[in-house]
Order: sequence, then structure tokens, then C-alpha cells
Amino acid sequence: MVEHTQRARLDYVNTVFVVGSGKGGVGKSTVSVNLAVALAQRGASVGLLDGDAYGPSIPLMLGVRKRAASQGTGAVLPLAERKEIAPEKKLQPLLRYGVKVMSVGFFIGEEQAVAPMPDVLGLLIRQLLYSVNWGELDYLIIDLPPGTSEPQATLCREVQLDGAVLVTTPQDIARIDTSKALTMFKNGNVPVLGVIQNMDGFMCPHCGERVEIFPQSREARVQLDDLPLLGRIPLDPSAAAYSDKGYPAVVSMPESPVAQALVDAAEQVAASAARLKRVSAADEKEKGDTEEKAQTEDERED
Ligand SMILES: Nc1ncnc2c1ncn2[C@@H]1O[C@H](COP(=O)(O)OP(=O)(O)OP(=O)(O)O)[C@@H](O)[C@H]1O
Repeated sequence: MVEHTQRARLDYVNTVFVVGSGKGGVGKSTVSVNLAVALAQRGASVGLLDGDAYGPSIPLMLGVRKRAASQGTGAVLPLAERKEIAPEKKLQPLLRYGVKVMSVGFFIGEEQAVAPMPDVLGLLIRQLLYSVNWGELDYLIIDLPPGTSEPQATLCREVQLDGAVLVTTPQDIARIDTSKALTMFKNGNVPVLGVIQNMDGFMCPHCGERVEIFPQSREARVQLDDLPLLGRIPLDPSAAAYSDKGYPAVVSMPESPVAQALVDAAEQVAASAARLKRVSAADEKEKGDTEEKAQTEDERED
């Protein structure tokens, strides 16, 4: 395991977690958006950073596709630096459904065919963490691109992440790729809060019954099943239709099973992150107490 002594704590946010998957198209952005809005609906102050330069879909899912001229195009921070810049020079996030939103898509353009090179993605995510005027946040949710490359590596190396949420679908192929993401976070010493299984059954628009669509996984079961299951979200065609128009399920169809499952998942994520923080604070205190005791004993011996 790699030691990460230099990782910076983002001082403007209480809890920062990433949403990742091994595979594309499993619903990671859908989950990120709905978690963010559900947490904001509970009264939390929430930021959502879309870190997926290859397919930034969060602007579309929140109906914030256009970047206004006032979005701070003039704000320039030397890419590799983490120095403090004045709030008025920072980029302003967009506010939607009570969530502060920033996306790499605002900079590279949604229709642009060529995505930045992987090493640029790490620099870009750092830029957005430090040069956006996030204000004080309870939660910052970072939606990652699929896979285990950049900007994941930069984030794991440089930022103290409070947790990772893994999103998968029930099939073997998705779960095997997701277990690779799990290994990446474990190696990076990032606590994994659990897994959200999306498209888990289909809500039939005709009979309203839940129907299984994918064969249940046999492989990668052990690794992922050791993780807490934070939610099982059914596939609902209306949720996809609303999402494409900028209305997340928790806003557009709050009574539906898909929205209820997402709200429950948000609660589980928040509870799990809070639990981990308490454990880690207790560990830190114990470490401090032990060091203090050892120092006192050394002084006595002297
Ligand atoms: N539970 C669901 N019910 C219905 N549609 C869903 C559900 N989850 C995701 N979708 C739809 O599936 C498509 C892919 O979802 P999404 O963009 O969230 O996946 P992703 O894992 O973020 O993809 P990418 O690899 O591009 O980042 C979208 O059209 C979305 O609306």
C-alpha cells in the first residue's frame, strides 16, 4: 500500500467523497446527481464536481448546459499550484436544485470530440478544486470518469478523500470492472463507503412490477459483496427521460421506487461517511494520546 503523507484536506468542505465505477454507462453520474440533490433537500450545503472529461453528462442532467459569461472565464490559476486566490477571482459554480455545480464540460465543451490527455485531467481537477468559489460545504461530491486512470490517480495522491462510493450494475462484466476500481481505492488508502447497485431490476411501465433484466453475477461476488450495499436502484425508463431533460428523479418523480431508493442511498452514504469520520477522529486522538504518553515517559526517564 502506498503511503500518502502529503494529501491536502480541502478546508472548505466537511466531507468529500468520490463516485466511481470500473465501467462506463452504469449510472455513476445519475447516482452522483441524485445523491447531491437528495443531500441538499435534507438541508446540507452540497457541491457537485463533474470530473468526467470524456463524457461530462452532469450539466445535461441538471439542465445547466450553458456557461454564462459571468462564470469567470478570466480566472486563471497556474495549473499546478494550490495557492489561495481571492474569492472574487474564483470561478463561480452554477446553482441548481440547491447544489453548487462545476463541470470540466464547462471548459472543454460537451460536443468536443477530443478529450484532454490523461495527465491534463489531473491538473484540470486540481484547478477546479482550488479555483472554484465553493463557499463552505457540508459535502463535495466528485463524479469520476470510469476506470482507474486520471484524474483518479491525482485525487487519491493529493487530496484527503473521506470516502468512495462505487456504482455498478448487477452483471458480472460490470462487477469485475468495479472490483478493479475497488482495488485502486484500497491501494490509494481511500475508505470505500460501499457499493450502489444500479439498474437492479426494471420497473415495467405497463404492469408497474419489478422485473429482473440482467443475469445475477457469479464472479467478483466475494470482493464486492464484502462491501456495504448502499442501495439497489431499479431501472426506470421515465427516470432516464426526465434526466435527459435536466430533471433528476428525486426532483421529477420523488414518490417513485427509483427516487426513493436514491434518497435512501443518500442517507446511507451520509451516515457511513459520518461513521468513518468519527472512527478516524478517534484513531487520531488515540495516536496523539499515545505519542504524548511516550513523550512524558521519555521526559521522566531523562
Ligand atoms: N436507474 C436508472 N433508470 C433509468 N435510466 C438510468 C438509470 N441509471 C442510469 N440511467 C440512464 O443510463 C444512461 C447512463 O447513465 P449515466 O450517464 O449516469 O452513467 P455513467 O456511468 O455516468 O456513464 P459514463 O460512463 O458516460 O460516465 C443515462 O441515459 C441515464 O439516464
